[in-house]
Amino acid sequence: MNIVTFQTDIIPGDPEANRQAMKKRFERVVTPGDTDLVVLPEMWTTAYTLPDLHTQAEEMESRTLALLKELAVAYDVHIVGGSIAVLENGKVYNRALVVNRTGELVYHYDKLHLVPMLNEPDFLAPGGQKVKVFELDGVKMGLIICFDLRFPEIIRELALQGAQALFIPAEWPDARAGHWEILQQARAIENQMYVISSNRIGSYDGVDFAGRSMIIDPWGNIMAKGSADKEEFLRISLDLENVKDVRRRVPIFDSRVPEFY
Ligand SMILES: O=C(O)CCC(=O)C(=O)O
Repeated sequence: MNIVTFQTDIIPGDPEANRQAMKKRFERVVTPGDTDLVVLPEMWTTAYTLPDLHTQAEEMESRTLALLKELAVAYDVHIVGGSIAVLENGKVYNRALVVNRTGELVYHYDKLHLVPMLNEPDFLAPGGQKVKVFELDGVKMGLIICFDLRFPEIIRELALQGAQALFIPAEWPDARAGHWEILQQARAIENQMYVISSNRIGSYDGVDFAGRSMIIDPWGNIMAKGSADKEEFLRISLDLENVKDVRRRVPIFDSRVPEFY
């Protein structure tokens, strides 16, 4: 499975400009037939314009969802479409969208853990559904958003449901870049799965973002890593046999004793 993960800057509060920029990235980077799945960052249509999100957020049947479906079909790729601000019943959610190569929305996920350090709980509503894996090309996969990475229990639950790869759209700040890298490697090692992240670069409202998007294999090796401050993309071919192999070599899932935890 050939994966491309985008590391991008985001134009604050201008969804249309960000959609156009994303279209151009697809034109430059993705060729039908050479890529199976593309990953985008967190809140990539607006950035963290929290106080203005109630006006910038889109309804679920949005122009952004329409664009993701159009790109998926045009480029014959699955898209883990990062997250966008979605307005539903008067509340704004930080919602991730997954569209398959036939242009069908196969999964959405509302960020569960809202970030106190960024006052997210004052502006966003948390997700209220149990996390689930989704399936693309017969492979079970999981998705979390940024701060969720600090909660190993959500990722373990996805692993127990059979996830072999975990996607992490993010806007992780540079001030905690060390945590970003180590936690991703830890989650890959402890759950013996691929971890693929898409983090933004640039700055907004006094916060510098870390970049350093990553692709980590189920052994914890870093297969690809973005720079701290440049727009770029990482391209890697995932070998899902590797997940089985690591789980055979170190069979942690058979050694768990959850009745004592
Ligand atoms: O946990 C962190 O340090 C950063 C989290 C974050 O920035 C986010 O979830 O958007």
